[in-house]
Amino acid sequence: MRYQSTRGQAPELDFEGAMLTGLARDGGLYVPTEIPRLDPSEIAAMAGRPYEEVALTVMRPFTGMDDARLAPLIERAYAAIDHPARAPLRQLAPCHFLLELFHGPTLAFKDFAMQLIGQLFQDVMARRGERITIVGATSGDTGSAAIEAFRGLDNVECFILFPHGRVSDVQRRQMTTPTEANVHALALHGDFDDCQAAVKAMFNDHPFRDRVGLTAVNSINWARVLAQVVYYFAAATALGAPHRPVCFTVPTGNFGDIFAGWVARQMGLPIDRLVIATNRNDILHRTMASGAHRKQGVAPTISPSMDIQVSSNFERALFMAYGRDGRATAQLMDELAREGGFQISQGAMQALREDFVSGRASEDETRATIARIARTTGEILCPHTAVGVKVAEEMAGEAPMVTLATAHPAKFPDAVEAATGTRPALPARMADLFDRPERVTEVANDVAAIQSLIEKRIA
Ligand SMILES: Cc1ncc(COP(=O)(O)O)c(C=O)c1O
Ligand SMILES: N[C@@H](CCOP(=O)(O)O)C(=O)O
Repeated sequence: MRYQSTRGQAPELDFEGAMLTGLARDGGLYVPTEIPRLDPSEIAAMAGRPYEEVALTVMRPFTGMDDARLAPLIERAYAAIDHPARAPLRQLAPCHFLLELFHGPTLAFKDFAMQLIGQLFQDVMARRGERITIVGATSGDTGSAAIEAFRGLDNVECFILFPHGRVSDVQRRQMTTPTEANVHALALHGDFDDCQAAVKAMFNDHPFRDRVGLTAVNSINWARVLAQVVYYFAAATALGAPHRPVCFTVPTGNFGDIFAGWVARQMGLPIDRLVIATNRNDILHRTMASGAHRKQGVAPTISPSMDIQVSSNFERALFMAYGRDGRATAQLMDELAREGGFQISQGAMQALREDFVSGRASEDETRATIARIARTTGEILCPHTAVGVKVAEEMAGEAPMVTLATAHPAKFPDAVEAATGTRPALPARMADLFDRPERVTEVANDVAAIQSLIEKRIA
């Protein structure tokens, strides 16, 4: 399997190369040159099988790794997910299900990919004997998941940039309380888009990236997206696929999770509707409505992990919608950087609208959804999941709808308590999170200064 950059100028790589490279050297994102299709009988055979087996079937053709190497890494990765089904389905209404993706060590869907990436990186580094420097950007969940996957490893330094004051207290403490010396939590004075722009700028500084051995754990990294494809198969086959189609609604920010759903559909999974659900940072919903992709400022919300305007993986979707035209994609990304937006061509918009529909939930609608679902079903939703549920309810049709429950409500206790009157408790293993000392460095939104801090720490 070969991987190409969405901007068409970087060299093609194999899976291991794409995973270690992260952002392509032309600034683009790696995607497979073709998406393998699974036979309907292979998909049908996934029903009722352990999650690890489904993962092996889905990921095998993308990695080029033999089963003897890949299977143990998958086993070790998902042993960290504290539920026998790994990603259980819970029925919310006759035709509406929640896919619970929050049983991992940091209580969000990021653990599914990050635990696996941790295993894949360790496997590669043990063979190559290399050191790496991870620099990640987070709006709250990627950071803690990455820290959990890489804390204490000898050959890894892990720097996580998060927007100062814009993540929940639980999210912040998950990043600032680990004691391992290779973990560095950096609170940036800015928003998530600033954090992500800083990470991409560091990748585009080639001498720097080569000097420090820079590696990506954001969904810049194709391996992140790939691992997220698996739970679409696990959920859909449990609900009757490939014999009947299934819809998914995905609380969306950086577009990695929903792009994984798109990949699952390309692989042959009968996904009827793939629904983008946004909070009031609704650039993707506005884009789907008008074809104009235009940034506005990031507004803080009660679903902070989705407070994103520059949605990194939308570049992958655009590349596909433009018929894998790297030059056109590079031009659009250049316009976004210079002018804050661009107009999508009619042909590409038609392709996007065939693949995705979208909806938006305001803050009041999100709060009201948490309260109503708690009252009527007893189910406590995190605010991101509530955005998804509200949008999913508007999209109800014949096929079963699955809303991705992307985080545990206890990560956002203030918002949940305000909506329901009940404060959700953290699992026992985290009960002392608020007693642990914090270790964090505040940084200005200044890429050169952050680079210099990173170089000093790894010296
Ligand atoms: C809890 C939660 N829900 C939804 C999202 C949005 O996912 P994505 O950025 O892959 O669109 C995120 C951030 O990634 C998140 O942490
Ligand atoms: N919502 C994310 C933002 C980063 O997304 P990623 O999928 O590119 O890592 C977060 O919680 O950090």
